[in-house]
Amino acid sequence: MKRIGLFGGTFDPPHYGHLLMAEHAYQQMELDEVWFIPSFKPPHKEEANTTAKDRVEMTRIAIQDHPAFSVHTIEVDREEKSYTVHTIKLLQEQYPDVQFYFIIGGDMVEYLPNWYRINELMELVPFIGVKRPGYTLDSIYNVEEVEMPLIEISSTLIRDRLQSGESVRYLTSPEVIAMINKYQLYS
Ligand SMILES: Nc1ncnc2c1ncn2[C@@H]1O[C@H](COP(=O)(O)OP(=O)(O)OP(=O)(O)O)[C@@H](O)[C@H]1O
Ligand SMILES: O=C(O)c1ccc[n+]([C@@H]2O[C@H](COP(=O)([O-])O)[C@@H](O)[C@H]2O)c1
Repeated sequence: MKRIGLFGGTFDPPHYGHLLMAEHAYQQMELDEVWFIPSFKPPHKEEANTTAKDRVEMTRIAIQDHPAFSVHTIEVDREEKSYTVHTIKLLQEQYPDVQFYFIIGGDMVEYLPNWYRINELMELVPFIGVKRPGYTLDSIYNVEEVEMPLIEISSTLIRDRLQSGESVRYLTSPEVIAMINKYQLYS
């Protein structure tokens, strides 16, 4: 049975923290593939700063050199608030022969009690958690830990730096930075 890691996010923009997470989960969980799933509207935070189309494109660009990574537009195509329980159900219907895992960072592990239909979701799919500075992976829920060097990069940091005219070099890939600059996405 194929083992596929699902990595949902706002990706506004994608950054090296995301890529490191995906790579460490891919290696340590012996996944066959990782699917990046940009949300249409994130369930628990303000609307994104860029369009879903731009976030999909930035995510594609960010992962383009990895043979086992791809972008899945299932949430963007639905054009509604992106609840993970709906996404998982749809994917499990479409791909009955795949074992899915859902990859999240420490902030999302702490937030799990607030997720929509969380008990049902926990029965549907195993969760993989990655440490994030300032957050713990301790949870009342069963979350399998993947080791990764702590990385204090966030999309917020990148947006803030761009808005104040500071460099974002080495926080995300040169290709993503080129797209941000070309379309002036955050200024
Ligand atoms: N540096 C990081 N270390 C560990 N996990 C991370 C890191 N950055 C993002 N994640 C995780 O990646 C997933 C998608 O995150 P998201 O796209 O919201 O990025 P973000 O950097 O948290 O964005 P923002 O700053 O806009 O809130 C979430 O599960 C989040 O916990
Ligand atoms: O389904 C929920 O209630 C839920 C609540 C918070 C986050 N999520 C998912 O967790 C992933 C990371 O969220 P975010 O907002 O940090 O990009 C993304 O795929 C979200 O759809 C899902």
